[in-house]
Amino acid sequence: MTSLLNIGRPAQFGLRLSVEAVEEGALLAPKFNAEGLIPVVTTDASSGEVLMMGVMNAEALLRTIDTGEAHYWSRSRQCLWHKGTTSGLSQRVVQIRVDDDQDAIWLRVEVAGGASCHVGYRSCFYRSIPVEPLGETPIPFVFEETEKVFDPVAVYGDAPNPTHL
Ligand SMILES: N=c1c2ncn([C@@H]3O[C@H](COP(=O)(O)OP(=O)(O)OP(=O)(O)O)[C@@H](O)[C@H]3O)c2ncn1[C@@H]1O[C@H](COP(=O)(O)O)[C@@H](O)[C@H]1O
Ligand SMILES: [Mg+2]
Ligand SMILES: [Zn+2]
Repeated sequence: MTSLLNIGRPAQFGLRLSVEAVEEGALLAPKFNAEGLIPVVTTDASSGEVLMMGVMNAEALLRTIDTGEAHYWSRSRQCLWHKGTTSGLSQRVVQIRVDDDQDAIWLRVEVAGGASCHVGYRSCFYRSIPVEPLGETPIPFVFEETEKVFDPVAVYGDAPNPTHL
């Protein structure tokens, strides 16, 4: 019996018929969540650095495969997002991997312009949280990237960020 997971799937995706087929089989059969989204971790193909964490819907995944350029679904803007449309900081896909149960995507990319983050840094993960005994005050970050690669105001204008917190 075809499970609900397989209804309305694009022709390019295999059916999710058994755990064995999904985990050991030869066909891409991605699992999207109830909102139709799959998480995507994007790394720099040469350094391995984690650049960002986004989500794709089926269309974004198919467009990424088809064009070799990263496409995401923007939850904040509720639209298909071809990374780099405004900034030119597009991501050329070197490799796309999927995890065992096919509910997470790993994109290995080369970033045009050397930066991927709209705040101006190479990676969205430009701060770290020190692992140490807790005090009673808010935990201060360590900035792992100290200099921005580009000026976000010059690239995106005065209101580069989503307006919500
Ligand atoms: N450019 C980026 C950008 N680059 C990297 N990221 C990362 O991508 C993640 C996903 O972005 P989303 O907008 O989809 O936000 P979300 O986290 O899914 O959803 P929220 O729950 O945060 O609303 C963010 O959490 C950031 O870590 C970016 N997030 C947003 N942008 C915006 O995208 C727009 C277009 O930018 P370019 O694609 O570079 O032209 C501009 O308005 C930018 O401000
Ligand atoms: Mg976010
Ligand atoms: Zn960022």
